[in-house]
Amino acid sequence: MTSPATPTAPGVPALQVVDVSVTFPGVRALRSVDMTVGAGSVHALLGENGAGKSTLIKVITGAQKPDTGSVLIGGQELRTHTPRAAQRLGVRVVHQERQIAKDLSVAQNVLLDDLPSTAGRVGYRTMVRLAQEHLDRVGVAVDARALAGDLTAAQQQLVELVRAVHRPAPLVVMDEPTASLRRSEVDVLFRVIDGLRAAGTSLLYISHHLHEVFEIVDRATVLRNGAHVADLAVAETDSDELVRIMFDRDVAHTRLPRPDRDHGRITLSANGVARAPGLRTTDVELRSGEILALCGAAGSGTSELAEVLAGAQRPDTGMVTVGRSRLGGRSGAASQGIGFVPADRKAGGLLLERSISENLLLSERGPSTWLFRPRRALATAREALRRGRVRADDPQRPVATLSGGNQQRVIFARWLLAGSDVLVLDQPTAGVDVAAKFEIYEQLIDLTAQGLSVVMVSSDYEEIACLADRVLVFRDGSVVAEVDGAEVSPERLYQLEMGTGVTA
Ligand SMILES: Nc1ncnc2c1ncn2[C@@H]1O[C@H](COP(=O)(O)OP(=O)(O)OP(=O)(O)O)[C@@H](O)[C@H]1O
Repeated sequence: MTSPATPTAPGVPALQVVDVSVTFPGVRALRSVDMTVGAGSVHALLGENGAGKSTLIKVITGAQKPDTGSVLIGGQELRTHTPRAAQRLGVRVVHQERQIAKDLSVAQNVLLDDLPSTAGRVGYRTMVRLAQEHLDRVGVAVDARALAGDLTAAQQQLVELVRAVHRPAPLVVMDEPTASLRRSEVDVLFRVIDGLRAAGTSLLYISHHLHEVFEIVDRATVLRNGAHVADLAVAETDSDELVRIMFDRDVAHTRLPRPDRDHGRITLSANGVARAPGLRTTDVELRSGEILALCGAAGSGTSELAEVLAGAQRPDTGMVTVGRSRLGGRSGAASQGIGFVPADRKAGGLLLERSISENLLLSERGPSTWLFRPRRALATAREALRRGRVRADDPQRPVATLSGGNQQRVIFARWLLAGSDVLVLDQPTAGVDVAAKFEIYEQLIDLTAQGLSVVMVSSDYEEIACLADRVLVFRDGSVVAEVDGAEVSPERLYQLEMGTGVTA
């Protein structure tokens, strides 16, 4: 790729954070944090759930005013703490929630920030040519004339990245950019990031995936309990050391021994279910004590099947059976013993303004009587928080005040409390730190030994290899392969994803 003008003057760091503190009611989220990101460097922000990573990102991108301290972008101080001011200094943000106009072309999306002036001055064909040049320069193989809504989720993210960097920028900030990307899509994203780094742009990103840190990152800053605890060159450390620094203790973070599980009666089955446009006619059977993984790109049918199995969406054809009865709608499914952890916890999982304890007790099977027994409810909530390892001092605070990973743990704790027979999980450990992730795995292994059945959509091959008894690989709305748990490995899943070694 040709290199744009060097975004930062030689020798000047892309970002300096000096003595930044932020306090929320009852929580010191950041304590005198210092951090430097060099020019042309890929930098990771690491730490357990609640360590303060998102808060620091918000300060850097102008979304949160610090109580004390300062932020310098390319040597210039951010004086007004607004996203617009940060953008003027050259901070570009690619948010986790896609900000794509699906009804517009890729070209219009790439040039979205310039549109009023560009549209006034140039015709559509020139705009397409300009956008295609930007896409090609950054190395994103997408046609500028395509409709953005027709792209995959991963391609939409890349288009946003091109929009962010189509003018030279010293710093691009991404919050967990690989969450829910499949491995081949991560490869493309990393190639693009590599090119940006070579052209002098720095990237700062939050990650809970250590193997990715070792692939792409130059330096890492670790936060613990709101404080900066380490700054390391990734080439000079290893995952054991990073994990020890993050959690201040040794933490299991490699594959667990695979237990031999006996699978009992059929607990959940789908016969001939289809739902336009994403899911073609599919049959599935799940047995008690079994963990079934659904593996495939976004839009391949995995999440669509999970929603149908959880009663969150009605199939156009076919039928889902729980035990011996037909599955009811969403609330019916809960009373039939099915717990659902959706991919989008904000849309489908949590009532953000309600308290943590209300969110936990919400799904208790049968009519809720908690209203009339508030003390008992609170004690139950506290116990569920302890078992679900949610870091929350006060269950009566709104769930919105928890960090992202702790919100995910609340949803999980809710279904454990409800005593579900079947759990349908869509990206169950997205945003969850590595220690909590392995605690969740241990809980799932224990519960399946007691007869729980699990259907799990995951884009984390290590997770699938660690847990699944059986894997259904999806492409274009249909199952294209079925793999036995004993034969599951990240490498094999990668081959199947790429379409090499498909056996069914
Ligand atoms: N709006 C808020 N009100 C009150 N407390 C908050 C608010 N936002 C964050 N916090 C608290 O600040 C602390 C840091 O949260 P933050 O979201 O920055 O953590 P994080 O490292 O990004 O975690 P995660 O990995 O789970 O996303 C947590 O204790 C969190 O509960």
